[in-house]
Amino acid sequence: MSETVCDPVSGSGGAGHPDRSGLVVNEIFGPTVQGEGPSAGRICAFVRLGGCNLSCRWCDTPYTWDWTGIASPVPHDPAEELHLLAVEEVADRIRATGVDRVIVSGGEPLNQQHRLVPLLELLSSEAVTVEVETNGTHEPVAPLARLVDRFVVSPKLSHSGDSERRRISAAALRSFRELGKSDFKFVVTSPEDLSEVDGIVAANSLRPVWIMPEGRDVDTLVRNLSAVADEVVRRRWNLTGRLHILAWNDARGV
Ligand SMILES: Nc1nc2[nH]cc(C(=O)O)c2c(=O)[nH]1
Ligand code: SF4
Ligand SMILES: [Mg+2]
Repeated sequence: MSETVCDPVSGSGGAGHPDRSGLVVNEIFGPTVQGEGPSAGRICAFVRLGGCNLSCRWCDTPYTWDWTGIASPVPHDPAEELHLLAVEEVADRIRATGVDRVIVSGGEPLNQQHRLVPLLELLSSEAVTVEVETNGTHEPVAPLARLVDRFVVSPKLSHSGDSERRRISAAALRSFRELGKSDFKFVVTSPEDLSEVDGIVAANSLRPVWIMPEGRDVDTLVRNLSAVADEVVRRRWNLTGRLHILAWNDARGV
């Protein structure tokens, strides 16, 4: 399985490997509801891809990339977590959920954006709305951008622990902005984080802006939501919770 780990983990966006087939998948699940952001509450299926080019210390899906224990108490095992699946199989499993919206998340799904195009081509003849959750560090290639209905772009703040050079790409953010079908969602823990969001939003002319409290358990989520709500409203931004945490805590596969 050596091929399964090299491309998505390298963080290259798969740019050098446009001919590789299949997707490096962590999990496929649904039906569930989209828990976050502009489509919160909508019935959907999830495809969670493996690998990430960042290493946020509060990451809620470390099992997609953390093989050394950076963001988790125990390292995860890539042999258990990563599965190279043919795009036909992925499409079949999405169809089996019987829903008309698919969320492609990760990890960082654009680490393997060339591999993703054939899946979205397969789904394009069906009435399936495709949303992609991305950290916004890879510029989307044209065929991907064409096939995706909405990008939910989540640039990371300094509290993620990664350097600004790794987590913010002005060129990629410009690409997403210019597509005109991107929402920008920031994970925050305090009102001070909103000042950092102010800077990124202004420097890159981002909108619409969504603020989401960090929290992998109900108490932390509600505490952080209460801490930022007034300041989000004062800025005329959008605010989202995390329905899947409220409904199912931090369970996997929901
Ligand atoms: N229900 C549900 N909604 C989500 N929205 C974004 C998720 C993610 O992990 O990217 C997620 C997730 O894991 N579950
Ligand atoms: S960008 Fe997303 S998947 Fe990657 S480490 Fe950060 S929170 Fe986790
Ligand atoms: Mg999640």
